[in-house]
Amino acid sequence: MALRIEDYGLIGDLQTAALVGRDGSVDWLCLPRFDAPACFAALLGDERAGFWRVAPAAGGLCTRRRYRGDSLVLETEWDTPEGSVRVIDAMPPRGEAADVVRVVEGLSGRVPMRMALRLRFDYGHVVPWVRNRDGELVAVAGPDAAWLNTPVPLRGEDMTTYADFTVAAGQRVPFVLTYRRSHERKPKAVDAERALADTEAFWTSWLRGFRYEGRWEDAVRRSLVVLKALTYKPTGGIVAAVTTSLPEQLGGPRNWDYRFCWLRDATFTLQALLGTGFVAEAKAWREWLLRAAAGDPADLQIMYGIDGTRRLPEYTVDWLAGYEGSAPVRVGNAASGQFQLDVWGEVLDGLHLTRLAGIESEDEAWDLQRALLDFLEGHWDDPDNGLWEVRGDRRHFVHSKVMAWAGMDRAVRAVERFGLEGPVDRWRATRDKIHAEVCDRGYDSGRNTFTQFYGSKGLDAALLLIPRAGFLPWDDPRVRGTVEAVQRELCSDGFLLRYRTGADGGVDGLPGAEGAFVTCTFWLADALYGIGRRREAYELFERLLELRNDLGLLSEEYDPVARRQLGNTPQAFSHVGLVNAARHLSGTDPAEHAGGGR
Ligand SMILES: OC[C@H]1O[C@H](O[C@H]2O[C@H](CO)[C@@H](O)[C@H](O)[C@H]2O)[C@H](O)[C@@H](O)[C@@H]1O
Repeated sequence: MALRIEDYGLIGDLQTAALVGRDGSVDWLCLPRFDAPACFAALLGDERAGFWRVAPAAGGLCTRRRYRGDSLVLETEWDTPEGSVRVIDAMPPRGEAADVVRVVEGLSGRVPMRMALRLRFDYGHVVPWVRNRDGELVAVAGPDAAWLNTPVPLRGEDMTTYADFTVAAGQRVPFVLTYRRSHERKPKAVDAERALADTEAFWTSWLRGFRYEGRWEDAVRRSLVVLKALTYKPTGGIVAAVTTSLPEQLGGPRNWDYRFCWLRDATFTLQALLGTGFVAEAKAWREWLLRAAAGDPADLQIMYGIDGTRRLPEYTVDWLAGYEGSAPVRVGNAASGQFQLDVWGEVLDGLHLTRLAGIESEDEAWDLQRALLDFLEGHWDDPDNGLWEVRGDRRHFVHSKVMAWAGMDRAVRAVERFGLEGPVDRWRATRDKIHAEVCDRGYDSGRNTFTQFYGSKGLDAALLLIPRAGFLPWDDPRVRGTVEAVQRELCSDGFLLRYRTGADGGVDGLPGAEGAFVTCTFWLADALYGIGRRREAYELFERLLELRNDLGLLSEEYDPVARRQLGNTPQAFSHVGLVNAARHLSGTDPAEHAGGGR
């Protein structure tokens, strides 16, 4: 059975990533890129679906682990009766091919070790043909090929490759797994020690661009490393998480594939990166967006593949039992075909932010924005699926309308402040019309709160973003009333749900419930700070930091009853929430608190 979600650490090479458990087992790895089929999928089934363990022969969870400095070089250590041992894991920056490097280092005594490798391509479905060629293992099946290099003798048993060896203090034993398409020639083997050094140097050098002076610097640095690790280097696209189908409710069907680029998540990530000095990543994101969104603005999707692919058909992988029995396991995401109005506003806001940051404007970028605005003008009053991607009826979600307002607002500012061309009077009129409608139909004066959708009884954590979007200032009584109502009605042990799944007759059209949503709780900390309840904001932020695992990683959700992480991991949305809230609570982002306007 897979470990708890918080028991997994992340290593990655900016094209894909692996999850390494506290038991030394790599239980998730998609090759050659984030959205490719997994060759280790034990995470979503059991060991039959593929894994790679390097650990003391006696097994068991490690005693401690950490990343080396600011890098994604993971060190996992066990204290055993025979001595202590460390396994160092990394995926070096991609050269000719993808490599996973694992070095066993004896720390004291003599520790008996065991390596077990079970490659199963296509999400555990395909057993490769494995041969031992002069001590090097070669595994081939269809389009996939992998090589394992190590000085330790290997043996095969039960369709699995094993190595039993003992490591003495000061001794280092390398294992390098290399992947390439089977029709390509065998890549040059990397030197394990050199690869570890290169990986560490890469991350250390990347963080030299980091700009943030505030409390919680270590947490912010680690979250930025995670966001960078979720970025697909060849295109600049940012995946929402490295996994599919880690459940939002244990045992339930709310299991989704997050290995794609959501415009919403990427825009929030852009805010976090720009606000901490990473301008090159922001530029790469903008270029990715211009390519992905090119074409008819009516065809803008809410998400794309990492290279801008549009069709992301959703299907279930029925041979996998799912994480702790949470079925189905889904590949692809049907939300890609939804209409989520907020995305237009988020993209326009993101591009406005790049202008404010002085990233030079391209005509192409403004042409795209003009096209998006044309669409928005014609569709802002249509019902939509909302940012939570409900699979029930489309509604007039208040957050969606607020973001439509934000899109028009950024257009007006582009003309007023940056002298760009456009029908500013018309845009101003549409902006004001949306504002008036939301305040009229989306606000419940009896309860002094905005509501989830026009006329709904339910609330929505996304309403906390109203002042952040600049729609109303923090000191507006309707904002304060909404923050208080959301906190009162959506908290579970102090952590925030996105919405009550049972409200208004089941708004999302799905069975079951879910955990508290991590990024929404960061929004609550931010909102409490914004309305002047600063002590509470700090306390909540500190509680949220406690939800991170020992390596500083956050998944999408948290179960306040079982006290464990839920949902896909590590999730960009959650880490972005951390970075942006830290910036606001440290007072390092004054624009955000000047009434939300930019
Ligand atoms: O829970 C229902 C929905 O969950 C996923 O969407 C969520 O994750 C997205 C990526 O982080 C985020 O942009 C969105 O706001 C979240 O609701 C899933 O992708 C959807 O298919 C699913 O309906």
